[in-house]
Formats: sequence, structure tokens, C-alpha cells
Amino acid sequence: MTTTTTFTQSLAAAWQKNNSLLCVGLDPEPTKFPIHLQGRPDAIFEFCKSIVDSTADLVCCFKPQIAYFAAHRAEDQLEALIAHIHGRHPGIPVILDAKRGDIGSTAEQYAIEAFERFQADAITASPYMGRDSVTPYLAYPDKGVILLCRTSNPGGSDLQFLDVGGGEKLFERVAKLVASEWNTTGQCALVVGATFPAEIARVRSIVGDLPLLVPGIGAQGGDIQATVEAGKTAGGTGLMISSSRAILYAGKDEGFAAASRQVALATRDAINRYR
Ligand SMILES: O=c1ccn([C@@H]2O[C@H](COP(=O)(O)O)[C@@H](O)[C@H]2O)c(=O)[nH]1
Repeated sequence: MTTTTTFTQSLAAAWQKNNSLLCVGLDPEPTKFPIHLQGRPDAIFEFCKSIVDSTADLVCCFKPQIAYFAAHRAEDQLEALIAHIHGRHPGIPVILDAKRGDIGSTAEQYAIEAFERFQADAITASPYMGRDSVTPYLAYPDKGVILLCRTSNPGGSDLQFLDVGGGEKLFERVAKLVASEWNTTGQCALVVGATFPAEIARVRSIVGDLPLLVPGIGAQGGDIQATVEAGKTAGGTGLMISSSRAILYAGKDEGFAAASRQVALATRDAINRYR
């Protein structure tokens, strides 16, 4: 009998093995690549592969954002990149940041795309079309489904802060629903921005030990100490703290991957100081 490792099992193992809550975001933007890669047809794959290979022992997961690949007709390079991560760095989960959200029949196709075509371990999705729009992802019992709760952008407050009754805010209702009713597989998680530590603490108080994907440190200016102190579980884990641009574009020349490693190492250690 074969046993499959689930998303949350892989994540827990990577937290321990690499002593890290850091997620490196893979948002490749060819105009920012070092000169020697520019113009190459496989530049996106080569750039991301170098970053992955130089940081894999420092992270708990990788998070490619699909828009950066699709915008350049590079979905084949995304497929190759995820295959490379699984082959070269087994056990490090890959989150496909796609923020999908649609009716069930279309969500089924998104789930096939993420989990069968790209072989991602988890996907980000919007909760705002309701439970039936999320069910197709939950049909994959080992895969992570990471729902938007309190996003890192300032405009996130426009809707997520609406009072849905009795003083309860929409993001609090999402946290409650996901933790108590939608998480049928035990593989759900929530997105909560590092730019709002008070809300990270609020979400943590609602969801127990549910994993939180926390973008917003680095280029968006979120505070690492406040983020970790607000979001860590009693065991000092529970977080995937994501940084993309600050790590990817730390260096500009042929030594770019080494420069990225230095920033990833410093970020991991800064996070660990407050666990
Ligand atoms: O609330 C959210 C949800 C997702 N993101 C994504 O995370 C990265 C952030 O990139 P940085 O360069 O570290 O700012 C990016 O892929 C976003 O799409 C987010 O920022 N906020």
C-alpha cells in the first residue's frame, strides 16, 4: 500500500528540517533579471531554478505566483520548475499562488490545472464565491487549500473589514468558517498579510493551529517581529512567511543567486529570533 504525504505533513517536516518559517515567493519579472539571462527563451526557468537551488535548505515552502509565468507565456517553464523542485528538493511543498475563485464546474478545472498539470502541493483561492466554489479543491484530500482572509494590500480593508453582523468582520467570519466547517480534509490554511499584525493575532485566536500564509514582509514593509509574535503557534510554528521581490532581486549580476541566499538566510534568522 502506498501512503501519500499530505501538504500539512510536508510543511511540518520542512519547518523542522530547515528550522524555517520562510516561504520564498517566485515572481519572475524578466526586465529585472541579470543581463546574462535576458533574451534567453528559458530565462524564467533558469532564473527561478537558480533561486530555488540557492535557498531550498532555508525555506519551509516555495510559492510561485502563476501570473508572472502566464504573462510571459511561460506556463511550460512553471511546470518544469515545479518538477525541478520536487525532483531536486523533495519534501519542500510548492504553493501555486493563483487566487482562483469560480463556480464549481470551473473550479474543477482549476484544481486539475494546479494539482495534476502543475503538481502543486497547495493552491491559493478566494472564499468569496462560497463553499461550493472551494469543494473541488477539497476533492484532492492531500492537497492544501489556502483561502484569502485578510490580505496584505491596503484595499483589502474595503470588503474584508465589513461588519457582517454583531460587530463581526468579514475576515473573521472567513477564518471561523474555514477553520470550523470547510476544512474537511484538514489541509486548509489562510492568507493573512504581514502588514496587519493585529489581524494576524485575531485570526490566530480564532483558528487554533491552522497554518497561515503571511505575505507582506520585505518589499511591502511588514514588520517581522510583530508578524511572528502575532502569528506563531505555541510550538513556534504555524506560519509560512513569504517574501518575493526582496529576495529575488537582491543581486543584479551573475552572483544574483548567492545574493538571494544571503537575504533569505538573514530573513529566516530574523524570523527565528522571535519564535
Ligand atoms: O494578501 C496577499 C496575498 C498574496 N500576495 C502575493 O505575495 C507576493 C508578495 O510579493 P512581495 O514581493 O514579497 O511583496 C506576491 O506574489 C503577491 O501576489 C500578497 O502580496 N498579498
